[in-house]
Amino acid sequence: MYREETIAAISTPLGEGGIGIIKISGDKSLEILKSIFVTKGHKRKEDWEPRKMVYGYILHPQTQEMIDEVLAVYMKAPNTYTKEDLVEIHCHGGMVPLRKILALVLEQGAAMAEKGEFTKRAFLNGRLDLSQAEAVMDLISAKTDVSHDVALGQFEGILSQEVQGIQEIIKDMLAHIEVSIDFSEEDIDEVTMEHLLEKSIKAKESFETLLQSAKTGKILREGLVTGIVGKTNVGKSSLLNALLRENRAIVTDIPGTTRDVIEEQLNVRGIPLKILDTAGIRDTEDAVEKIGVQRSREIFQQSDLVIFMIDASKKLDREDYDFLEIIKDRRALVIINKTDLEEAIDLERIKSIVGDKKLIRISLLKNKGLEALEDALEEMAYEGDGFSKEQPFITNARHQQAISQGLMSLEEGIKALENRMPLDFVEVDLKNAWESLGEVTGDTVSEDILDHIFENFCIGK
Ligand SMILES: Nc1nc2c(c(=O)[nH]1)N(C=O)[C@@H](CNc1ccc(C(=O)N[C@@H](CCC(=O)O)C(=O)O)cc1)CN2
Ligand SMILES: Nc1nc2c(ncn2[C@@H]2O[C@H](COP(=O)(O)OP(=O)(O)OP(=O)(O)O)[C@@H](O)[C@H]2O)c(=O)[nH]1
Ligand SMILES: [Mg+2]
Repeated sequence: MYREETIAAISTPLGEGGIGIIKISGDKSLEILKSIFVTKGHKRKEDWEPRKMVYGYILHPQTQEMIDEVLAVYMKAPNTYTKEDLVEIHCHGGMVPLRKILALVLEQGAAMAEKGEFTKRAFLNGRLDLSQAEAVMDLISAKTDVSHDVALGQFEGILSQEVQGIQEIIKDMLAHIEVSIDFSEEDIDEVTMEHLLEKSIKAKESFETLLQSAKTGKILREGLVTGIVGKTNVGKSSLLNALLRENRAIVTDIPGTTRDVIEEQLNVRGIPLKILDTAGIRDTEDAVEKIGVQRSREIFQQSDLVIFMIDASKKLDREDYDFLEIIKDRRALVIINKTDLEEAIDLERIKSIVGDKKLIRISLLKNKGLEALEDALEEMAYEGDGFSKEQPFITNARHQQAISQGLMSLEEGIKALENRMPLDFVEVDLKNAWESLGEVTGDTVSEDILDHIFENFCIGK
């Protein structure tokens, strides 16, 4: 699980940038730096004061070829990101200098770092717990302010604290059980029983509140996949453009303009949306359009949120009503566009199917109703729960799985208690619940899972 080698990687994106950073972590970091670095006067440097940037050049140790002008810094264990000796070389940010310097560092005995290996070491050396380490990646991939806030909260340990809070309650129950098992062979007394039941209810409530946050949490981390679907020419691409505030998709008055799916990232009041504009649904003989329509139907099925758009000036057909029937039980909005034209839809009938709440009337031509639409999108994302920075959120499936498993074990324990089963049974369930929670913080997680988590990190993190 923990290799002893000194590791190295390029920590900045590969491309052209102002500067680029090569990171080295492990016992040999400083030795490697010394072997390839010279000062302004082309002198080798032996005395490295920790955390002080030094100006100089990287030279090839054999050929003395100059590779780049750099700033280098040495940080001394354990006060570093990985808690190991650590070196950073800040060079010019191009592919060539970065790759050349990394190659030199590897030649001098470092091993290529695996994805996330620096952060994995920070975790294994106890600087971060697992959910905090995972949040590091979420900080990098956050697409909106709100997603970033959630990642930051997790990074600061809000989720870990909540999980540890539940673990504390369970530990307290386990302590009570230990005592009862030790001191009496008979039935457990009523006071202990009461106490255990009371505690277990408290734990269960905490579990449930936490699990409720998972839906919103997933959206905040991954974005809400939002498909705009409807008949041709209703204004779907116009809506995409209006939300993006740019002319991304082609808009014409010819039905069948959009033929493929157009995907864009969007930030609506801090909520990340992955928005998909689709080909209008109609019967068509055109082979290309046919495939597009098929895709639209798939997107209708698969989106987290469906925006079903209709044209106020056209009567709805059978299929539109079929869509409305499906939508009424889903996370969806029905947008009535072109309200500037004379209305031909049967508004009352539409209302009777989907209700008032999901209906929004807009006119993209007249720029009317977009505000209400954004309100509705926000409402849909949070499902009325709102969002606060201080609140713990479950943002990934692994945590959700572990915490649900924990709740299931707790419920087994409660059942056993209520049925006056021997306390050993209850004890086993509670221990299981405690262990499941430990998977979130990393106390009880397996090596495979660890490897899997860090594989999803970037190189150099
Ligand atoms: N140049 C550079 N910038 C960077 C990073 C980096 O690794 N290098 N970071 C990489 O993610 C982030 C900063 N994260 C860091 C986290 C911990 C330590 C660190 O040295 N921690 C020590 C000492 C803390 C202290 O001085 O109090 C420790 O925790 O013991 C450094 C950077 C963002 N900016
Ligand atoms: N009167 C009126 N016309 C609109 C409105 N919104 C869009 N349109 C027009 O409707 C036509 C079709 O708009 P698009 O956005 O291309 O419609 P679409 O649903 O993407 O069409 P397809 O890609 O063919 O399925 C264009 O001529 C738009 O200018 C509106 O609110 N009122
Ligand atoms: Mg279109």
